[in-house]
Amino acid sequence: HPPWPPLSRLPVRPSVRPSVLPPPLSDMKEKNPWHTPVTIIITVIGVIAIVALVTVAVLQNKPLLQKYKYGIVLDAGSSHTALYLYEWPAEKDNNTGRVEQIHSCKVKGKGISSYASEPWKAGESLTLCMQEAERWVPSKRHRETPLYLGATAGMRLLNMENSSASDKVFQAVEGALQRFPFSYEGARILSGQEEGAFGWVTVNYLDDRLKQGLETTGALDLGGASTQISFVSDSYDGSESPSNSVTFRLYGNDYNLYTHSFLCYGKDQVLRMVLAQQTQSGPTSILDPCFHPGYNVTKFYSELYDSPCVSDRKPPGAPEAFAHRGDGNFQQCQEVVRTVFNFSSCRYRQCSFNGVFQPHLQGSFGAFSAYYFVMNFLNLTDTSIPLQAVKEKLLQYCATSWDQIVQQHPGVKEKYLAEYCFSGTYILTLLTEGYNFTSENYSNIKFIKKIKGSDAGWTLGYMLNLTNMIPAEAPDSPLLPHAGYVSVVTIMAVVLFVLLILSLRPLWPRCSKQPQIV
Ligand SMILES: O=P(O)(O)OP(=O)(O)OP(=O)(O)OC[C@H]1O[C@@H](n2cnc3c(O)ncnc32)[C@H](O)[C@@H]1O
Ligand SMILES: [Ca+2]
Repeated sequence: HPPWPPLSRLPVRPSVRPSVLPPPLSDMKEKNPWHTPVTIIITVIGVIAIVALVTVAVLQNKPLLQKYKYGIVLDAGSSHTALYLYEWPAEKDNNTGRVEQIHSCKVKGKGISSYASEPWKAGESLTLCMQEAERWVPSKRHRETPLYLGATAGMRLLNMENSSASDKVFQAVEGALQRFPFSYEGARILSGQEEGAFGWVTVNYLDDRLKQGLETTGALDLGGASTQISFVSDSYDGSESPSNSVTFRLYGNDYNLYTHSFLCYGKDQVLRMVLAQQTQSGPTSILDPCFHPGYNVTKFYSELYDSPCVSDRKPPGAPEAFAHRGDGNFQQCQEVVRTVFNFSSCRYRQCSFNGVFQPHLQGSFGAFSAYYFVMNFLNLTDTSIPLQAVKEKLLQYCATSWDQIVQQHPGVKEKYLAEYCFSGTYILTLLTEGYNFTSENYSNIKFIKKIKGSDAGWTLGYMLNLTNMIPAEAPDSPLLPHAGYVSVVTIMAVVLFVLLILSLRPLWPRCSKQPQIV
């Protein structure tokens, strides 16, 4: 660039003719005051300083090349096991980095608690999903990737029934998992409180409610063998029924969570209780209002009563089997389902059922797992429809003949298909009569499967907790984003340079023949 003329030479109004014309160009060249050694040196040093300052400032604070970390959680549920693989930016573990589920794998076969009599099969069942995880995680990262297995209600029940069998299942599972190159961090049974609380953490973490200190969402989880309800209520400080209280300090906010897990109130165990209710006298055939007309399947007493949730109710002298026949009557089904809840006593201000304390329902709720599978199948995930319409839909669905149901849903597993009338009725009864949702607050429930690509469930919350990924205090965040920082540094450097040049004005060589502006 040609050197700038001194500021005073700039014509203010170019339309006005100067009374004294500037000297010829050749003269100007000779006398250009910028061409003195001092100003040239200052200019060069200044330019180098600016370039150096901006370069160092920008490079030093450039976000480093993004690397990722991984974590694996196996959810050993009562009905099946699923593997979840999570990924997050390595540099940002515990502040701005978001943990995302990048893969999940459903283990073939039943839950690990079903392998009580052949424990080695429980370990073997996990192999395929673990090999998938091995392919998903870059091999460089295998050794540092934590691997957790958490078992829920199925193993809780097996442990109650036969603790040595549950120990053997864990040994088999541990042996199988340790053969993989990950950092194995243990397999254990989660308590009901942990299961409920981590489900709540997952939902609120994924919704970004914790970091922003927003009002939280409650969590409703319906499994095969247990069900959890967790929410924050202003009317609950943990003093009443402290066993339902879990406290957290997350991102600088304190949470006092109410949580309860009802063992045996997952949908498979409730079905057993409902069937036990109908086979009290040991009949050879029952007409079940929760199953479709025309449904007729032989069931064995020994299998039905093979669970601590019903084992003490097995009718003495019952035959080997009974014909389980459907009658398709929603109202009668709801009556039988009601018998599994005990509303007779409550030693607290208020209870849900079975004498369990529950504070006032507050805020919105995310309902996942079987809540979602069932309500999605029944086209009932829209909770803005009135409760009465939900009942009518179930009434009509339950009354549909089994033949027709099978015909209308050719791709659906028959075991699932047979149970949607019962499950829908149970969900509605649990929500409205068990937890006391009303037609006013039913619409606060959202039936969800995933939030921003990650499954709703306890696994993510469990991993975030064990890896200390949610800090108790709010992280210090940089005042400016990177782009803003670069702009500020550049502008300030230019301003400083201009000021420096101006401050050196006394050193500027004088120019005697400055044009006069009239
Ligand atoms: O939490 P726990 O009680 O240990 O059980 P789980 O983890 O195995 O339970 P899930 O949420 O995986 O499933 C809950 C129930 O939903 C059933 N289920 C899973 N997928 C389903 C689908 O697509 N339709 C209907 N039912 C389904 C499953 O068999 C269980 O009875
Ligand atoms: Ca579960």
